[in-house]
Amino acid sequence: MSDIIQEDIFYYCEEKNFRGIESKVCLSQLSLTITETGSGNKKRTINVDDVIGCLCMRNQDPNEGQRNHEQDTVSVFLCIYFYSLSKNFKKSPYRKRETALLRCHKYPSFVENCDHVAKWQSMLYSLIQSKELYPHMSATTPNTSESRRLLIFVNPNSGPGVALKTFNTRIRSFLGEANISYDLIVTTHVGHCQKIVQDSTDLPKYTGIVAVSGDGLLYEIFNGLFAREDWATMCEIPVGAIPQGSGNGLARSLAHFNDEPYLYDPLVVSVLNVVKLKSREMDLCLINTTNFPKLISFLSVGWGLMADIDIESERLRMIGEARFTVGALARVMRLRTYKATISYLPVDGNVPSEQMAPLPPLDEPLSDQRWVTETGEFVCIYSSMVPFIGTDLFFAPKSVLNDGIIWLMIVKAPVSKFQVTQLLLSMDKGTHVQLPWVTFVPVTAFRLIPDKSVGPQSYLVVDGEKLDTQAIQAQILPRKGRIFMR
Ligand SMILES: Nc1ncnc2c1ncn2[C@@H]1O[C@H](COP(=O)(O)OP(=O)(O)OP(=O)(O)O)[C@@H](O)[C@H]1O
Repeated sequence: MSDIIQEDIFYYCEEKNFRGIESKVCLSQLSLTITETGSGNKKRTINVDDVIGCLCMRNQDPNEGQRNHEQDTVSVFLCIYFYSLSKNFKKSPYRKRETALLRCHKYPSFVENCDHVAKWQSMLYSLIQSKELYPHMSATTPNTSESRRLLIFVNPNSGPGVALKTFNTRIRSFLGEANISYDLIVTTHVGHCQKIVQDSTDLPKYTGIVAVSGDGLLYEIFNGLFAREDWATMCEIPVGAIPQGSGNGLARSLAHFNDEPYLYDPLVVSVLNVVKLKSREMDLCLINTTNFPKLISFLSVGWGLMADIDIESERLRMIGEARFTVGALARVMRLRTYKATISYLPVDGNVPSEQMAPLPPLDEPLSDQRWVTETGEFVCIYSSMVPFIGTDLFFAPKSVLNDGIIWLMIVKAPVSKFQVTQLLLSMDKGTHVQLPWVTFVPVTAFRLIPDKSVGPQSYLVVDGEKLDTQAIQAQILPRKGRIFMR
């Protein structure tokens, strides 16, 4: 058991019993334990990691719940909000919202009790929320709850189109319970978020930027940051992913790293990642294409089969992530192959910890002898830096957030429709990497040059965003981004 930081007598209130049961409350780095002092000695333990916030309050209605007692005007309540891991009847875990209400009646006056509970509150906050001052924030930024402010973008058209409603009905209350202030921007058009992130002079004052959307708005945030003159410091601003789109690969991957029950309620586990205000470094990728000299990718680059499925199924956005399944069926029936040259720099035990030298321009040859090159007909070329590229697409099982690796999959023709179906079906378990007709390699950079014969019916996809087919190269930027993850 970790050392006790603070302990006191409170009255633990259940249901409408606002007098509560006398209990000893102990706070340590890891847990808050509430033990009844009476004969029962009943004990409740709350993991500090599950707590998102707490409020000081007084009983609004002195008649309510106290009919048999003298009116209590001096007690102050500490209400703790937490999301514990529970099991449902099928025994799969899920996060459940709970509250613990503690009445303080230590002192004879309301003001003294208020001060006392406020001390508990600030002690709890110092444990449950990160106090980090990120490098993008000036050293003089006061680190108080008022100074911790998020910039939140909501794409009302993400996925099934309920992101704004979800923000108002669910996410707002999380932020209130966690005592986090924010500025909200509802995006109105493509590029809206990117432009604000790119141009805002206020950005350094925010603790983080959050997207309530699919991966598309996250792409705009990372590219908006990258386009800023002060990117070298602003790349340190943590970004938060609250999934509402039809493609939510990053949010799904973050839950995977923490072994969180994402599928039961993606929103809860993702909001928890944000409201704790803890962040981690993540790899990004620098992309050059013929038409776009510099882009940032945080998720994936694809060409061929899977990119086509992604783009061709976009009109089915209203059905959420099921669009990928429908799109896959259609594309496998009309399987295409594409001529190209793919080159890659395999990881040979030397994963770069710092930024590697820039790649030569796309029209210059790759002189380094370590590059591997293949030319021919391909069904699919796809890469990612995170394990999940969609809720059920466990693309790179070994991927870690900041391993300095791009995981590259190459599927060369010929392969049968049956084999392609097997590839797509095995991706929900990540077993596609073992299929003999699939090349799956950890790399630090790659270059793809589509043959001139490839027509406009094929797409290049960067983080789910469509580009016309063109030459592209990518190189890892190890630990160049930051993401909210507890
Ligand atoms: N108000 C808006 N109307 C239409 N498009 C918007 C709006 N706001 C943002 N966008 C664009 O919508 C695109 C998709 O956004 P998002 O990722 O949130 O949803 P999605 O349903 O998951 O889509 P995708 O699967 O394409 O990523 C983004 O590229 C973004 O630029």
